[in-house]
Amino acid sequence: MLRQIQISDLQVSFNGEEILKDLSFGVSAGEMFAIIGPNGAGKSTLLKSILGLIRPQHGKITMNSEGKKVVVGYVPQSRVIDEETPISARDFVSLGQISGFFPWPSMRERKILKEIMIFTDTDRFANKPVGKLSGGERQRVFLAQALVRHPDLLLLDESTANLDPNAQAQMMDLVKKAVKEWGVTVIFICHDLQLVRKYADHILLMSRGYYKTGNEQTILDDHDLLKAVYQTVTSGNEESRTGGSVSAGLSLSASQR
Ligand SMILES: Nc1ncnc2c1ncn2[C@@H]1O[C@H](COP(=O)(O)OP(=O)(O)OP(=O)(O)O)[C@@H](O)[C@H]1O
Repeated sequence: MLRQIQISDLQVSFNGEEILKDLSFGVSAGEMFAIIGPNGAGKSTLLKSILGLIRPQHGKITMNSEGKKVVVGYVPQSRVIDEETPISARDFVSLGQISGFFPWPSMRERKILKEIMIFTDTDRFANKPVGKLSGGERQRVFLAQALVRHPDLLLLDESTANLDPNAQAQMMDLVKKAVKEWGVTVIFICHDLQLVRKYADHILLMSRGYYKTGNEQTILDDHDLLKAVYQTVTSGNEESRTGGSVSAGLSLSASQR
């Protein structure tokens, strides 16, 4: 069982450009932890580092799981599915299982698959080709695929983007249900601050070289902070991109917590 995730002094650069710099924070088991920040802040880079898809130049990502293997589910930011993809929603979800198609899923795996599809309300269109599903239905299928291995940790990269408000809430309610029923720990990237307010237990605000962890009150209610972080980046202020001071009279130091 996953107890805690600790990120310490993480540093990631691409072609000499520093994307993550001295980033440290912790996530407790069974919480919904949101990552917010402007485009290009390094949010996806952080998730990919946690997943092991990117190797940081420096720093450590530690998962305290009492020596047990940590199963991770991941829903990436974008996933292009051709409309003609000849695979049913059910088979697509089953690809998330250890055996996938080959060898043929065991009775136990089929039972779990059915349970997950009912849980995510994807069983209604289980036989439909995945390419023919609506955006909201597809997102549910992606989530079901990530959940079908009963992950200890679920990483969601803007999985509510492009959904209507009702579908967004349904998706997040589902994630919350997984947290409550199975104790999954969730780290989710989200640009919709209303959703973050409603669902996040803790929040990491990040903007090239500046990081702050907190909660609804200390991050979302701090309008000057949000204004400074978002406006400075959109106006292309180079100083803020290297972790210096930002506009609106705020001085943001690296790794401020
Ligand atoms: N593999 C890579 N090679 C080179 N640069 C990369 C690579 N991956 C990401 N970057 C760069 O790192 C920066 C951060 O990208 P990332 O996708 O992590 O940002 P983000 O905060 O998730 O942005 P968004 O909100 O737009 O999705 C960007 O400038 C991006 O171009």
